[in-house]
Amino acid sequence: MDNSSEQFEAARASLPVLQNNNNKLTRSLPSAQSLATTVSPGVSTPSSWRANSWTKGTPDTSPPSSRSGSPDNSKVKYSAEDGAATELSNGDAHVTKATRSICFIGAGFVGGPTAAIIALHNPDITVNVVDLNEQRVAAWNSTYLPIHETGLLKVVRTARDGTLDTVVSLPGLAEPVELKARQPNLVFSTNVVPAIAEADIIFICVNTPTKTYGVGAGSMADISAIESATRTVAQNAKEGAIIVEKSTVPCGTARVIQDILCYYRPETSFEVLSNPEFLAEGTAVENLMHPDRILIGSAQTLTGLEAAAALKKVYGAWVPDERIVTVNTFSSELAKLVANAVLAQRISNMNAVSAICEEFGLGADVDDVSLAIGKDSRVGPKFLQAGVGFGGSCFEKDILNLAYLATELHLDVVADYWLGVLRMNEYQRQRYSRKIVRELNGSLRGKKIAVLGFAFKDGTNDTRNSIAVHIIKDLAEEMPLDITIFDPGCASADILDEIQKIGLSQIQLERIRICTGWRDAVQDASAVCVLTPWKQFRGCQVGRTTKVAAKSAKTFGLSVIPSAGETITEMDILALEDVAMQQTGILSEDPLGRLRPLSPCSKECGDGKLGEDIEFDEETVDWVEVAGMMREPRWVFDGRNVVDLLELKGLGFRVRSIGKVPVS
Ligand SMILES: NC(=O)c1ccc[n+]([C@@H]2O[C@H](COP(=O)([O-])OP(=O)(O)OC[C@H]3O[C@@H](n4cnc5c(N)ncnc54)[C@H](O)[C@@H]3O)[C@@H](O)[C@H]2O)c1
Ligand SMILES: O=c1ccn([C@@H]2O[C@H](COP(=O)(O)OP(=O)(O)O[C@H]3O[C@H](CO)[C@@H](O)[C@H](O)[C@H]3O)[C@@H](O)[C@H]2O)c(=O)[nH]1
Repeated sequence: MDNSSEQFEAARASLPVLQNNNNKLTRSLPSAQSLATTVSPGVSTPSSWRANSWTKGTPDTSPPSSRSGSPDNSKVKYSAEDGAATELSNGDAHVTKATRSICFIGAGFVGGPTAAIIALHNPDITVNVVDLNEQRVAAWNSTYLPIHETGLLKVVRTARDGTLDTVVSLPGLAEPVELKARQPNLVFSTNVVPAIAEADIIFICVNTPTKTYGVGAGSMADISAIESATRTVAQNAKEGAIIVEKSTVPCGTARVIQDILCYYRPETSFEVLSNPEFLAEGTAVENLMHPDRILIGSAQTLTGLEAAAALKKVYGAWVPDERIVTVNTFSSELAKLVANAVLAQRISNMNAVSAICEEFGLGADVDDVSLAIGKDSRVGPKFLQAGVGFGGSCFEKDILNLAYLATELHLDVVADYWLGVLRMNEYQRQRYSRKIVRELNGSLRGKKIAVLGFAFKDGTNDTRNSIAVHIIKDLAEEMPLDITIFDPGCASADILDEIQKIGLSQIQLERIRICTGWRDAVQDASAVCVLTPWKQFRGCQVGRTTKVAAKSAKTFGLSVIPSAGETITEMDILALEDVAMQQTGILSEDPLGRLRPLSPCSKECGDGKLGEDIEFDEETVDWVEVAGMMREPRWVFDGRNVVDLLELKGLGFRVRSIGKVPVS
């Protein structure tokens, strides 16, 4: 056994032996209104576990697909309909499988939260999340997760650390409710090989950035991490393991994965599914808990459909059947790219309209236009918010990916159509930067510019591909005295990393300063640029809420409490927690006292940016105070239309918003 296998076995040994008793709760519960809560954590009852298995009752006869270059392509053909491999021969395997173990390769923004939610709802399945990045894994194992998502720490603590036996006594209950201890079933590690080897289902969740070199630089997706992960899968996965593309990939990547699998394991059968992720950062837990849809693409063969059914069962633990959509593999891959392109297009539509509103000068307001058209049920209100442009790690990359596909297919008009969405985005950003320079009399020399908001959206600490970084570059080229940046959610080190990538000169870099509070940022500034729609910037006093409690109420809601005798699920427990909080009026992350105490964070938490506390700064910007701190004539360039125009006008600011009549 090599070193990593030993570490893996040690981590696995710390997990409990699973038993097959259903985690059932027999009790009667009164209505939410009649409850008041007292809870007794730590009361010992025997731990129990549910078994959840799926059966492949039909012969598993599908040989690996292959194409030229693969060692054995004699037994395989491709279906004209979906391009997936179908079997021709070798129909002797008859396998009965139970999903006991899932492996996620890539503990990033998608892999970590998705694995945690799957583990939460499938306590009988061990979910191993592996990554090559030791620091990131250490952070996932600490009290300070590497990404900030509302509600995520609690989900991770529940699945990763397990819970205590708890007896909940509620006035009105015929008898106390026993919540049996939950055993840990979520493991983060760097032990890639053993986790793959034991998995029944393997999710590939690695990064797929736009290529920055060679053929297709600046437009094609770089799938080298997918290839690398697939090679490790091919060499180590057990026979019959289902491989799931969770990353966003170019259409046709399932075939690349099949080829690699077939090259390394020509005699072994693997199904490759497409299961793209639609979560948005900042709302990941909410999106994963209540997805609009789960999309599963598979080969339209018996074994392909069986694999899709197995994956569907995993999601079925909490997602209603009608929300799980099954299609063929390549429709699924393409749908992910198109989903992002269409969302981004809606934003570009309104950004284009905002330019008309600003130049028109008669008072047409882009927000009014959005409101009016969004009321049409055929259009809907979402993703019509004009602003300084969309950022983030997905929209631009995925539109480039889609356009590249069209170009490769010699569909230049189609490629150009989608690239127009990106051109509009860039135009909007440049329009904003130029407006700042123009309004400040054509020069920023000797002036301090304050940037409020660096993250590409509010509610996240992700600094990748933020619009702010491009605007900071535009402004830095004007050689201002100082550019100060404040973001209530992003770590200073992450902001600095991004700024260092944009090719500024040393002298330009020296004039940029990252501040830890808004006061420091705006002191003596000639202009304030609002680039992220954080609620803290809105200009009205947003009450300071307990983050945990706000999350519980919003994220999980008060779902139906199960009837006596039904199996209690994590969703039911979340509903119970809401009841407890509503009845006691005490907002808590752990109102039933189930969670195990957190271990003090040691240096294993990571000594760099991943381990630092990334809780958001909740302090609201006080525009009255800002007015007293800025230099006349107090410019505010609101790139997200978040400030209260009339309030700021009353305070003597000159405000420029997106798609609105200028104020003063
Ligand atoms: N971020 C989002 O909101 C989002 C939403 C939907 C889909 N996606 C897609 O999901 C994919 C992952 O995105 P992300 O934001 O989670 O990326 P990320 O960069 O946060 O995480 C990817 C992780 O994969 C790890 N990794 C790379 N190669 C590996 C290997 N061979 N073995 C083990 N680990 C490896 C990296 O170390 C990294 O931690 C991308 O294709 C992205 O387009 C992202
Ligand atoms: O009306 C709007 C809505 C969003 N944005 C901007 O658009 C960008 C992207 O926002 P959002 O889509 O909310 O966040 P992402 O995390 O990038 O999520 C997108 O990209 C993910 C990765 O593929 C997908 O999974 C999600 O479904 C998709 O919404 C941000 O800069 C927002 O400020 C606007 O300007 N106007």
